[in-house]
Amino acid sequence: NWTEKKIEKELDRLVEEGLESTAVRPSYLDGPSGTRDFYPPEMRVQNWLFDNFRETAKSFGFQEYDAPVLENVELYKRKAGEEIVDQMYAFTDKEGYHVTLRPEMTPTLARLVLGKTNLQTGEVRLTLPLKWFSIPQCWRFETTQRGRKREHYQWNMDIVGVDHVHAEVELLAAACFFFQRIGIGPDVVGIKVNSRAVLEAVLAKHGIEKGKKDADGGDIFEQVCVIIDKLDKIGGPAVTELLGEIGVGSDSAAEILKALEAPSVEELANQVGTNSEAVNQVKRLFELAEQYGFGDYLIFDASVVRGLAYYTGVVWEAFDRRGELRAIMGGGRYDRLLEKYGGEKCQIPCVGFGFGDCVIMELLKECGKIPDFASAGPDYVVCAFSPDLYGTAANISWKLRQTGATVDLMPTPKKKVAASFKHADQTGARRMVFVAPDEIEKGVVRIKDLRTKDKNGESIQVDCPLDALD
Ligand SMILES: OCc1cccc(Br)n1
Repeated sequence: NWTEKKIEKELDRLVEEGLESTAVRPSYLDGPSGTRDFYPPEMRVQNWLFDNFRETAKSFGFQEYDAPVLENVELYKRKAGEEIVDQMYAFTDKEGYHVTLRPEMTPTLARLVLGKTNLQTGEVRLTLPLKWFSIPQCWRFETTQRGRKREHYQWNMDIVGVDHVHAEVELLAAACFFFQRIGIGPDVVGIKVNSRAVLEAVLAKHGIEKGKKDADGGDIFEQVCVIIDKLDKIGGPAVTELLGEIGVGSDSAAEILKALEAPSVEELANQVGTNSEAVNQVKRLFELAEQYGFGDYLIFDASVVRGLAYYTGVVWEAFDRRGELRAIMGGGRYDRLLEKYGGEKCQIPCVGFGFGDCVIMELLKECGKIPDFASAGPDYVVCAFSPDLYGTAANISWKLRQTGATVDLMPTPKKKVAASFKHADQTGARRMVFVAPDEIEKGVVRIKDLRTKDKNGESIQVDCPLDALD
């Protein structure tokens, strides 16, 4: 039952690596569909990306947290028709618990905060505001024919306990600081910013009040946002049809779609006839971004609502200005999530974003901005001349490592010096340490510098006393 795609992939592999045919290659030697392996060269790039995530987070005073990849399905039960909920990698474990690989991190963050909160009083036993970050692997069960990935790593940054727009500004600043760090300027990426709170005023005009529920208890406003978020992908007529299915008439749908085209927050406000606090917050956000120094990255876009049900206020998404890629990052304010989980005393304001590791890598590849990480070789390769000297060579390696040096102790003694040079070359080492009988007799080891030559073009070497090594 080989699909054309699998045949192509196999032929490519046979060409690329001259491997034996799949007939002798068990399928389990390929990782599960939609997952990635990180061999050392790819891992060096991934670590570079994550180091930039971490350095940015630290520059902004954020602290790292983590939690299990496995969560209760209940944590994601939301009746808003979100794709991320429909595609959960869920299963029933051997004790009958309904669990899932986490599809996102925000509910886990909420769970951790509520784990330190008295639900009766709403008292949080953590010092607010929290500025927390994490880089979790998140999962979705995509149907294979879509050929999309089933896992990605998503840098999450969240501020808990700040109800004014400074939190949004701080998070946007961090995202732009990251872009700048990796050489991606506002000419390459932009961040579209909008506010669901302003959109809420539009919807209220058409009878879709905040908190209004459908027959199944689903929040209609949330469902409208999830549908509108599909606009770029499915177009106006399809959005109108989906809105009709949840009871939004075509006239209202037309008005809503028109509001999404508003060129500015003022124009949007005029359409809804309000100069609400929500509009002022968006204006303040743009003013502060200019003063902060990252305003060039931002653009107001009334059509941005994001596809997660729980956003309640300002929302944003980063995009490549050439318009070729999917959203790079997305975020927003979610002031009602902790109350949804913890009860009415837990009205704790939150803002955050998620930044996946895949689209940014596609963009960096396109821009030629992925650094070339040849493996940095060890400081020393230590080579025993014969098996009986292997223990001595190991002890020398131990002492060198205690000085902070990186040491590759050759696993097999080499009588032929050329073989040890070959190994040293392969590792990219700077120096060779020969542990040979004559030198050991004299209480020294010969250290050869592999990188510099003397005026006659010969390698420089010294005989180092064994007791000088530690
Ligand atoms: O962006 C939604 C999502 C969630 C989990 C895994 C992957 Br890949 N993508």
